[in-house]
Amino acid sequence: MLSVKNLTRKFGALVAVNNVSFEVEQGEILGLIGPNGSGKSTTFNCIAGLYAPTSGSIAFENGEIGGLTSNAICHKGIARTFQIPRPFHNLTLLENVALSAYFGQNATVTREDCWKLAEDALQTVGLPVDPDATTDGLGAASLKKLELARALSTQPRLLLADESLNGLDHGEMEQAADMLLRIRRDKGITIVWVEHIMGVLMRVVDRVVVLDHGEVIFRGKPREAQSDPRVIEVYLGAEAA
Ligand SMILES: Nc1ncnc2c1ncn2[C@@H]1O[C@H](COP(=O)(O)OP(=O)(O)OP(=O)(O)O)[C@@H](O)[C@H]1O
Repeated sequence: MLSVKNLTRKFGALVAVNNVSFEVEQGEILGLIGPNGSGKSTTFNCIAGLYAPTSGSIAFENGEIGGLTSNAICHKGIARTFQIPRPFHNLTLLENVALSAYFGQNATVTREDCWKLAEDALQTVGLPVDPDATTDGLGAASLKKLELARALSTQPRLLLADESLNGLDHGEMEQAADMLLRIRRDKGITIVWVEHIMGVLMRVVDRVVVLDHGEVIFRGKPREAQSDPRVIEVYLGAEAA
């Protein structure tokens, strides 16, 4: 479904992502992991259109998307969440999500469609559909749910979830992981999940790609990653220390 080939992204002299290649299969949940500064966000941002690749290709459903703008990429069926949710606090929850539904897709959607899509997305993530509900007093877990609802309202076929567990307690993390499983099961959405909290991620993902210093050091099953010497050295070892 998504094919990243020899992706390189430089910032001046710094090579943040170096010749990275991996595939995402339709229907899977792929974990993209690695220590701080390993290039996860940069890879993610190249796929989502925030950064243009310096070189290499990114193909989605067989069409090249590398270098397209983020709204063009969203219109093609890829939605993303952001690490730090930034909703419009002067709008209701429903309005926040309806706005994403309106601007986030290529198909001609009526205002009425957008309200329905927003209600459905809020229901999926477990936030109130009540038209008067606001962002006031939403905690970290609910703000992340809102972020997810905004992405889902664009009816993506591929969801890029960026470090969605930061700031959550253990119970909330487990719930968030279960929600991604449910979204895949009920909506058939393929997911790439960039995450630091490895324990929960490993339970949910079908495969992982591990980055270190901008390069892929492992691709495979989570169980195999946990016993791979290089992964243990660069990531699990650091986490266990
Ligand atoms: N806009 C930028 N300008 C300059 N350097 C950048 C920029 N974005 C990232 N980098 C650098 O690129 C490298 C990879 O960063 P990146 O954020 O992709 O890693 P990461 O694995 O997502 O890290 P983290 O887990 O801390 O978010 C780092 O050395 C970082 O400082």
